[in-house]
Amino acid sequence: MAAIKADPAGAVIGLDFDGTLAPIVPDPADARVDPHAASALVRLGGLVGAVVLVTGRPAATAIAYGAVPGGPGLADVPGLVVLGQYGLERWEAGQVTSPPPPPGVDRVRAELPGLLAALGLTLTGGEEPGVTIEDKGRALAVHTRRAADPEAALRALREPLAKLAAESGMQVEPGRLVLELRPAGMDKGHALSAFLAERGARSVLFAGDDLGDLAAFEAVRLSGLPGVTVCSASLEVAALAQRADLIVDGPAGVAALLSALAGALSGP
Ligand SMILES: O=P(O)(O)OC[C@H]1O[C@H](O[C@H]2O[C@H](CO)[C@@H](O)[C@H](O)[C@H]2O)[C@H](O)[C@@H](O)[C@@H]1O
Repeated sequence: MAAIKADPAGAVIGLDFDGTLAPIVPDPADARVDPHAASALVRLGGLVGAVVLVTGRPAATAIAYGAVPGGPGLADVPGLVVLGQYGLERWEAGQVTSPPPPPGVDRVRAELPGLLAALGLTLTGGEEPGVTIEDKGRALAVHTRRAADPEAALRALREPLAKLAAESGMQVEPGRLVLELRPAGMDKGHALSAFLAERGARSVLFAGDDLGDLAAFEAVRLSGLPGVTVCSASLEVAALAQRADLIVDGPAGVAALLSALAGALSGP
């Protein structure tokens, strides 16, 4: 933090979206950025070298869910870059660049409903309990948060989804009551490392809440830069807190930290 404050122009501020900038909610389509976090990032964007979101969401979805009615949203953060789908996509200045979907994604899309039915898991899109499929174009996530027994549903899914992923040339990404089948070969660590090199970063902060963020924490360490890893704490994930330099209380705590940093960098 001292390095960031001493040389803000050399600092990269990296952030995850769900559970870090946006509170966790039952339906992934309802997730929205914490307005205080968005305001703080709008201030920070003009003070540091770069603000970058590194997220499992499609980059355009993070921007859409980063909108704040009547206030500044993530799209208003000066110079913001969003590395979506674990770094496969990039949003910058309103433009998204992304590679074509991997060949295996069509097979996963076709087979998932039958696989869930064979396991006795009901799909839900509304108030009824059940599991949901989130189709992200180049990846599909199976969410169990709204199942009658979320942990049991997750356990039942692990092996069959690992088999389908292997047969489809995809990999399983575990997260908070979710298993995602996504293309292999990219993770948040690679994405953040490449961004730090691209920007010639001289210090780095990365905040996250979930297992997928561990790779970004590792990238902070491996960069050799003065860096700080921040855990947006929850009762659902313990592994991140064990490896973090700072632990804050969920997205509200992240927003408070970003706001304090923006205040410190703005001067008196
Ligand atoms: O890398 P992230 O930005 O943290 O995205 C990781 C996954 O987050 C989303 O799922 C999580 O948030 C949902 C909304 O709060 C919640 O309902 C779900 O239980 C969480 O796992 C998102 O839906 C996934 O696509 C992201 O990969």
